[in-house]
Amino acid sequence: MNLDKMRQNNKEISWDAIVIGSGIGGLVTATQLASKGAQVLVLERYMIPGGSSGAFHRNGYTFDVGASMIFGFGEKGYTNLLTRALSAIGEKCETIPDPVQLAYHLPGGAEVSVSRNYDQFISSLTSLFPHEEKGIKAFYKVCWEVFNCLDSMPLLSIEDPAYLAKVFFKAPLSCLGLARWLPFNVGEVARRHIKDQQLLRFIDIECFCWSVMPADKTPMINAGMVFSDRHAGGINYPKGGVGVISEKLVKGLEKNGGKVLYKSRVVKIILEGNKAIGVKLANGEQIYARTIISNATRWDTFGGEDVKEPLIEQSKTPSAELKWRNRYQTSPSFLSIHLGVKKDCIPNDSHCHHLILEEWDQMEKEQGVAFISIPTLLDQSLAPKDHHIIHAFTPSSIIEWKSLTPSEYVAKKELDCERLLSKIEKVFPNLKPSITHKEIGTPKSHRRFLGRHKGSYGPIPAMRLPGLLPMPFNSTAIKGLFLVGDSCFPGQGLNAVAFSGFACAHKIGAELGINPWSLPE
Ligand SMILES: NC(=O)c1ccc[n+]([C@@H]2O[C@H](COP(=O)([O-])OP(=O)(O)OC[C@H]3O[C@@H](n4cnc5c(N)ncnc54)[C@H](O)[C@@H]3O)[C@@H](O)[C@H]2O)c1
Ligand SMILES: CC(C)=CCC/C(C)=C/C=C/C(C)=C/C=C/C(C)=C/C=C/C=C(C)/C=C/C=C(C)/C=C/C=C(\C)CCC=C(C)C
Repeated sequence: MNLDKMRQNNKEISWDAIVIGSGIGGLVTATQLASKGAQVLVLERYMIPGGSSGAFHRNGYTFDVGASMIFGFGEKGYTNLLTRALSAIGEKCETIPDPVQLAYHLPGGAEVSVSRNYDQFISSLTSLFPHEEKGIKAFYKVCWEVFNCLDSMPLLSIEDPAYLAKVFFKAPLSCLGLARWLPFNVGEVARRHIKDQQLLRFIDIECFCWSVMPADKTPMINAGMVFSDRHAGGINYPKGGVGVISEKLVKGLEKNGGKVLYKSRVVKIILEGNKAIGVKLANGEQIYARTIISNATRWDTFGGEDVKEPLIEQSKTPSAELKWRNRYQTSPSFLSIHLGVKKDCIPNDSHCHHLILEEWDQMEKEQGVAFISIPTLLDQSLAPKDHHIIHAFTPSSIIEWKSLTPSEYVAKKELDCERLLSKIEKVFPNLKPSITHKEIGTPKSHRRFLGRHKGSYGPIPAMRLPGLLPMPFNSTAIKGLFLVGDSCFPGQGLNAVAFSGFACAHKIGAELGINPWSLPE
């Protein structure tokens, strides 16, 4: 039955899909479905779209909420998922290529810059570890093998048997290649090729800076993607700030008949038996749809870790979710500072992204690693004339911010911010006197503004798991209810949640019978 016929038969249901949350995962699902003719409503609790990839404006500055190092804007292949998501709804982001993904400032004064140019990166790393030249090349070669598999096939839902059959027919070796690496983590692959303990520590921090886990807990498929795409499609910053991506997705959604309602917090997913049929908003309104998609985290959707009021009633929690909670835990959140600074404190030839680690044993500790992003080095339009933006953040757990009186909370914010600023001054001396604007966000701010349980960056393994194998896809044990975003395969990252959006929309499209027969070019 086509969608129009289904709609005529059921007058009460005006939407084919309701998406809870307008993060990149939610918006990619929404736009993909809308581009295939589905009627889609997105309900966002906040005033602006984008979630962790949103932006906010203050005193002439445009600050990125979270995401700032953007993968997925390449021109070629199939892994350029942000380019593809926008183009499906007739939109495009103008982007600025970043010549260096990241400058590492490591213990003992070691400095490594990850150039967009692969050979340049390999030669700078081998100059530090000349005795490991062979191992370095062999390890990153495996990463390319994984990436080349991903980049040679249309990326849709592996839950759909029809897609699996078609993609296997189109790219059998790539499918087998991916199937081979699915159960592996980076650590075991790195140790096959590299013996030097310092270099293995470097591979740990290479993983930690995007997965917040050391190599032994970071899935190999994701590493293949990150460690190669930074040299293939490259890191590209969207002109006007990261918030532009979600603004354009919303524009394209609306052009395709979809709608976003802001300040619309969903408090319950309405079930009929074991089927999701609608949602209830904080203002009491109920809206019904054929499919419900939650872009809220798994904990906010299904509960666990003492979430008081998850979207699904506790008594209806599927047993698969209980198993998931034993395997995965919340990653820390962040302490983040958004600064406006006078231009002179940042040399013009500085790199945009930096990571500072002072002692190796600090890597996984509270506020152990400092991340710095200076997007105005790429796009000056984000700050007033003669000024830069600095967004600095460091992992921090909400538990550190609990049970404080209001004045203790304010004092801790200032103290921890000072400590972070002093770390940054090791790379950019005289920063403090150059500050013209300062905002401090804590794990509590992330929880409040992003609606994320504990303000977390997403799920991380609670134990050593076999790569991506145990990570759930988009379907849930509740009929008509799907999840999208970083609580789903393949986890954190804008490109990763964009993949989860493509997969989710494809799986739903297969059930609604609206997917085109042939795979995308
Ligand atoms: N690259 C970086 O520097 C960086 C930094 C931080 C985050 N990130 C990435 O951002 C990605 C997050 O994307 P995502 O799509 O999973 O989700 P998200 O958390 O960005 O978005 C979820 C959205 O759902 C909304 N929401 C939550 N509960 C709701 C409810 N009950 N009712 C209505 N709306 C609700 C939130 O307000 C938010 O807008 C992650 O992959 C993360 O890795 C990247
Ligand atoms: C048939 C047969 C035989 C078989 C089958 C198999 C298959 C087909 C399979 C498949 C698979 C797949 C498709 C997969 C996919 C995957 C993907 C897409 C992945 C992706 C990923 C991505 C990622 C991970 C990304 C990430 C990134 C990030 C997170 C970033 C971050 C950053 C940060 C935080 C920043 C830092 C900063 C400074 C320093 C400032």
